Amino acid sequence: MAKAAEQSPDSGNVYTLASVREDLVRQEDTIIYGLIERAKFPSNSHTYDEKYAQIQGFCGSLVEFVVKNTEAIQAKAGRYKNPEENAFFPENLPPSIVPSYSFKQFLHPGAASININKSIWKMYFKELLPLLATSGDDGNYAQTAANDLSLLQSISRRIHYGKFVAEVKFRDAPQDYEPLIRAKDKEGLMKLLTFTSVEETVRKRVEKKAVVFGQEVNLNSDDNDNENRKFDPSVASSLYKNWVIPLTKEVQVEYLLRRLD
Ligand SMILES: O=C(O)C(=O)C[C@]1(C(=O)O)C=C[C@@H](O)C=C1
Repeated sequence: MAKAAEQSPDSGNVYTLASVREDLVRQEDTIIYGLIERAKFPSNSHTYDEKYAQIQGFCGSLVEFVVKNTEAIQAKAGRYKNPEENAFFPENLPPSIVPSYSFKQFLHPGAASININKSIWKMYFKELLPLLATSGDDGNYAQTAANDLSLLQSISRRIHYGKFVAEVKFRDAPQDYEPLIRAKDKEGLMKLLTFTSVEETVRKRVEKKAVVFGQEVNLNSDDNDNENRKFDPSVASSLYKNWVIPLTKEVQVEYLLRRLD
């Protein structure tokens, strides 16, 4: 989601640690709104049940059907030309059929081989969804799957944005990173790229945004209605603490390990 000016081919090296962090802050909004949208529906377990779907000519659940087909359309429309985007089912995606924009080549080419969406998919359905969706079934399986995809994509974009964060950090201090990369020292790299106080700030801000964005706005009173929250704000903080931040760091380490290839 880098700004248009940053993406133009002749705009030079404009990613900085401050600018990538600004982008991560903006992505928090997208993720929190995605959580709110998914929480509108109950768990709707049929969406995920392969045996329920029985789609002619397709083997898999309704959510897989929606994700695979939507990704195919979006691939044709050029979505995956942007190095910030990573498909959940990258195998056999059709090529883009639209005029291509020339995205700035900021990342090392090794970045293209990093896609941890399988782990994100597993975390989403096994860990996050049970916390987020209340139990029940309202029949809105297609809408549920569409909201799942949109939220999955925003979480995936945030986590894979670690590639950009890592590239900026490497360019800022190659002398610190290079020996660790050559030694394949994952632990040392993890330590070097970690800023505990920044993580703390991210977690607190996400928690606050989740409370503010998720409240009912009431015109007839100064107090906003905290009884009828749109979702449990602690889900957003758990998501960031347990998965988003650790996986963003994992992407950074994977990226750095390939940086000198
Ligand atoms: O801001 C950074 O430096 C990042 O690498 C991003 C991030 C995060 O995921 O929010 C990850 C690792 C750091 O320890 C701090 C924050």
